Amino acid sequence: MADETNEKASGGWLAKLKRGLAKSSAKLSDGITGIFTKRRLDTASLEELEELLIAADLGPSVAAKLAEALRRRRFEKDIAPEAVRAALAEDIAQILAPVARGLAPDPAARPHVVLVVGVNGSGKTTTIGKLAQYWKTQGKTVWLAAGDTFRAAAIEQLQIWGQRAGVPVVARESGSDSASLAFEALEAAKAAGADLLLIDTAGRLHNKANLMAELAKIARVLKKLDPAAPQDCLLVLDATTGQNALAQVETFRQIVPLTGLVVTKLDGTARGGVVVALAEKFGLPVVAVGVGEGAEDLRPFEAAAFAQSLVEG
Ligand SMILES: Nc1nc2c(ncn2[C@@H]2O[C@H](COP(=O)(O)OP(=O)(O)OP(=O)(O)O)[C@@H](O)[C@H]2O)c(=O)[nH]1
Repeated sequence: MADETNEKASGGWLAKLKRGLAKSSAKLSDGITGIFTKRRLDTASLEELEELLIAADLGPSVAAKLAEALRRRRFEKDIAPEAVRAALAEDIAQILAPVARGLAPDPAARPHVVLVVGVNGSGKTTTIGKLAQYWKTQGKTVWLAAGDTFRAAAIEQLQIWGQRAGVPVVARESGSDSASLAFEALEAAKAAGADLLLIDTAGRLHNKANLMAELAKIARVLKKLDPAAPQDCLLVLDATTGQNALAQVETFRQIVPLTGLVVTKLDGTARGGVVVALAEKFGLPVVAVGVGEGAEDLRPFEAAAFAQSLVEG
């Protein structure tokens, strides 16, 4: 019965993922059809494929690798677009497999503290709400901390997500010190024996020094209560920014030790290929992807499902 429910749930998610990646996969799939209909796999068609992959935000390095892998297998042979799509899906899944870590809190940590960082509007608050909901359905007890004290709307938004998911939210008025709020939240979550504490943060990147000081202070203060906290530091990236997401990883990993990435808003863009570029460039775990604004629109990342949905739709 449990298996049946899981199967139903994952089938539902796969359909959602495919729908979410439809813009990206249409671009890739139609492009491949355009290049390889009644064509051989030769230098010219491979160059066009490489350009298509770059235009779809997989990045020049991944594009060159994928084209080379295809050349080695099928050079100077006739090849149908379906075969190109299948080969690419397989090779992309191999690039993604090492970063597909999924979402598993450390059972020894009580709570497992997740610091969520990212630029304004990347989807941090929404992602925390979705993660809370996801983990709640996995039977975990979750606490939230409204650490983005810079923006009153972010605090309210997190409170709404907390109510929706039925999980406690530790919040103060805007302008409060986010590190002391994080401390208070960890104390409360510890006392309650919670499995997870998710901490929202502000993302004012225009002042890197301030941001760095604030995030460092939060981490330092958490360590007073648990030297291993935060167990995770997730960077939330908006897929619609395309290659700019790579620059954001560079910036944030100088500020905090990142343990994983969450890529959001894949549903609104044809730039889903950026997930592959991120995986290849940084090797950081892609913990989850977001394909919509609803609570059910974020799930643990799976390499093969993502690769197939990206290329074959
Ligand atoms: N379509 C779509 N929209 C999303 C997704 N994730 C987040 N959003 C929307 O993106 C907008 C910004 O999300 P927030 O969660 O407020 O972003 P934030 O990073 O917390 O922003 P600040 O609070 O300003 O730091 C909201 O309107 C969300 O509903 C997604 O996967 N798909």
